[in-house]
Amino acid sequence: MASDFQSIPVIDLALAKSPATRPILLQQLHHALTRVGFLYVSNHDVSQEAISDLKQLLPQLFELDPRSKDEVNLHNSPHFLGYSQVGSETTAGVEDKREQFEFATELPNTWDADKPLYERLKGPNQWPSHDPVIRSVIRSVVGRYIEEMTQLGERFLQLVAEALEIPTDKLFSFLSDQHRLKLVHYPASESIDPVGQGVGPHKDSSGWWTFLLQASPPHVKGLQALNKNGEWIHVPVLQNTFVVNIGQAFEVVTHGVCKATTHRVLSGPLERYSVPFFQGVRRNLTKEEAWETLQEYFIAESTSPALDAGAHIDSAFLRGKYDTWGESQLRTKIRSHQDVGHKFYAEVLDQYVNDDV
Ligand SMILES: O=C(O)CCC(=O)C(=O)O
Ligand SMILES: [Fe+2]
Repeated sequence: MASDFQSIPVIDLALAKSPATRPILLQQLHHALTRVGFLYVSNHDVSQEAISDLKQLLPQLFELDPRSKDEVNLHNSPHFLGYSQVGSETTAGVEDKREQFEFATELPNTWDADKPLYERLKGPNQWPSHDPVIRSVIRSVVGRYIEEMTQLGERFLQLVAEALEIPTDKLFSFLSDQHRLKLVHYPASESIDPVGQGVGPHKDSSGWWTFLLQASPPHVKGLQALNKNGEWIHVPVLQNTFVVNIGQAFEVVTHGVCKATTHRVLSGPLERYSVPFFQGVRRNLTKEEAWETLQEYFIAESTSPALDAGAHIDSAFLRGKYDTWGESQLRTKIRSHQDVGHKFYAEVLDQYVNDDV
């Protein structure tokens, strides 16, 4: 069997700053995008302050009393923003052992009945705590972090366009106004079996690219990426880096040339914190547009030149019955959180929950 990646490449974004080193970076990035689908970025220019403030906030947030957490429960929000407790999510048919707060770019809810239902995914955050000081700290730390990550995402996308030799404006035309951030806590496993499922094997489906901060010290392990030989490769904590991985929509628009690599998190005897930032995809993006916009750049390299269905790409968006990215996202969210579906999306709940036959 041909050997596949055994470690995750580190891309030093400082190389982009000099015309002498930029081509080296682009070459390394091309390799990481087309052969691995997972990478680290260092010298990313996200401020130390934004990162350390967020890291400091994490334990405080998860130590809030259960009532304060429940007051911002995700089931209050038609935008699927808020707190979800351990056990509220399953991946690959097994319960995940993690709790999380989900936030997004702060935007008003502008949905009304004349607009597509998926426009209701956009809306304001639920900020925890009745204490006005704590609440305002959470809001400013998370808000600033989202802002800085939005900028990193755009800088990175510019480099991706250059590395893949595709027009930057076409790549940027897929972006949403709303990006999502999850603050995740994997509690220490109490079971005798030292290894459990933090989150099961998956490809990221909620965004375009994921920029992940592994917020625990380096001796806390857990994240693993799957190579083509079926080996789980550790993705250790590297200080001052973000882990970057490809989401399913990007695999679609690159015709499978850049693969969304499967990954998972094992829970263990130590608690772990992580913070994935999901760069958002425009909700009204249609399958046709996603498939056709960059076709000319990828068709020669694509593993299957047939245009008929993208059969080689494992994408619920492509395979599903719904034409827009927004609607397939709404379906995914409703299926994972049926209580929210029941409360806010009763008219489509049955259809979305029972449409896989
Ligand atoms: O916690 C991590 O390190 C990764 C989490 C993850 O893969 C996800 O939430 O999509
Ligand atoms: Fe993920």
